Amino acid sequence: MAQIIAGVSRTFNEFLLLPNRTSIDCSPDAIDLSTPLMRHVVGEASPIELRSPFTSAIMQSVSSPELAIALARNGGLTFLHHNQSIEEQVADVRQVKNFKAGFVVSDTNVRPDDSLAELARVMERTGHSTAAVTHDGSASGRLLGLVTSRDFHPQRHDLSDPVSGRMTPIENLPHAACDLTLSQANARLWDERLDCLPVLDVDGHLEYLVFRSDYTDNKRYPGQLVDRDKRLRVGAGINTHDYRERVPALLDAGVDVLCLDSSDGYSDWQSQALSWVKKHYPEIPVGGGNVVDGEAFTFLAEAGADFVKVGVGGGAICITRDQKGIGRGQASAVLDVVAARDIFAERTGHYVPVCSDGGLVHDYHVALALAMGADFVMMGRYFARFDQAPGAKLPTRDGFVKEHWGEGSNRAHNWQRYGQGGQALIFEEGVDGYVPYAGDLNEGLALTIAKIKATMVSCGATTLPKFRDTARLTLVSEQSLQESHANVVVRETPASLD
Ligand SMILES: NC(=O)c1ccc[n+]([C@@H]2O[C@H](COP(=O)([O-])OP(=O)(O)OC[C@H]3O[C@@H](n4cnc5c(N)ncnc54)[C@H](O)[C@@H]3O)[C@@H](O)[C@H]2O)c1
Repeated sequence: MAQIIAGVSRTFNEFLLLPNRTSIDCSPDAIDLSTPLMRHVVGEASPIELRSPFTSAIMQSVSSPELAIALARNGGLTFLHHNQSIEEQVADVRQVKNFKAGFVVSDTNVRPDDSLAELARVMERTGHSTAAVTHDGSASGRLLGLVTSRDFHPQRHDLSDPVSGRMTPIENLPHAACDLTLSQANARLWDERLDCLPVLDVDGHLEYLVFRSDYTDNKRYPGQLVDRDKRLRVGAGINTHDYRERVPALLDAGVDVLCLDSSDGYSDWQSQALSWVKKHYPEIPVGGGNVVDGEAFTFLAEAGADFVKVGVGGGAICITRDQKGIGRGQASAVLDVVAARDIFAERTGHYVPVCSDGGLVHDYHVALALAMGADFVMMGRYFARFDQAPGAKLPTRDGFVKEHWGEGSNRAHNWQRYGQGGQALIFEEGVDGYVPYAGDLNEGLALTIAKIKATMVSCGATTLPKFRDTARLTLVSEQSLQESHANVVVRETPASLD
């Protein structure tokens, strides 16, 4: 006989947080939004931590390389969508990994005996005016000097002369060891009035260049999410169909994290794919999902998932609940899965982070998801509204909108599901629509973060673990929801991007 589980399926809109006692040192500046991204031993740090608890949805209208760069610079992570060929997704990963976040792998390199004419050609090709002179002309050769476009001029110098005659040799060149931080590098650039600081390994081989001209840019993003080589981190969505070919190609391109993407992750397809990735590439973190209850969480955690994504049918463009009658209110789903995560951690000693995906309509819903125990959130509609998202920006009578469509919609041409068998889409699980345009991601996300920090201050928590451990939530009635809204004729709507 069918089982009816206890309790009602609830959404974030049905909850509010009660303020806790706020101490004097609990201020927005003191708040740390870092959070674990992947499985780790209880009591130890996660090998990868997000600096802010945001990831962008694995969707064509959301997760482009441009959005990935902007989000990683703000401490979050994008999962580049897999609804494209392996080659196209690999190119997207490379675009993000090649983006310079302060420490630049030199792309303008010459040998000391190369001619000035050759140097000029290399500079013209890359568009850069500083070249590293290395023993073998590679980006990681032994550094012998630096030469810039200011060091030679075609009318003053014989272009057949060797570069070595015009370079600043390493003996006269301030340089640094590779263990310095970006802020230490920037301090040296300013203190020593340098334009460029080469960073070398112990054997004198070039690792990076740090440029003064990048300073303002890097100062703007103190919480960037970077890998050991100081490159921005990026994730990629994968599916349970072509992972044997897709995963190695993505790894080769330098992807940091993978996530299986399915409307229903409680399947043997997912456990097979997880086992395969873990067996062949144990070093790469891979998430599973989506699920809506503790039983499915435990299934994926036992199959090796490094994090589990929660949410079926709550996305803004999703009509899975209407079409198939499956899903669960996002708040109930998160609460159930989080409880299973904590039981799993107690039983196995492994903490498997939980991502709340979908159902986040207002900024404060993010705070609720985190208070309910989600380690981080994933959002589609939210990010689709920004300049950096790939959807077209279209004028309307009242301003602008951006295109946003679901991966289960006809427009998505979800080839991994429907292209392979030559079948048509029998019914849609997503719609094709528009979202209000919201400008630049940096500004929009800063506003959302300011609101979340303000909520945490009211709840007396400066870290996310403390926030969830001490959160007191209350259910709201229809009547009390009415009471929440302004009850006058509003002169000006407060700034809000949700
Ligand atoms: N989160 C949501 O609520 C939601 C809802 C609808 C759609 N979506 C999105 O739509 C996209 C497609 O999701 P989906 O669940 O339809 O795709 P899917 O590829 O996971 O599943 C499609 C169908 O293929 C089957 N299948 C999976 N692997 C297989 C394999 N190796 N061989 C044969 N059959 C296999 C599945 O059981 C399912 O019937 C995803 O991007 C997903 O995130 C999300």
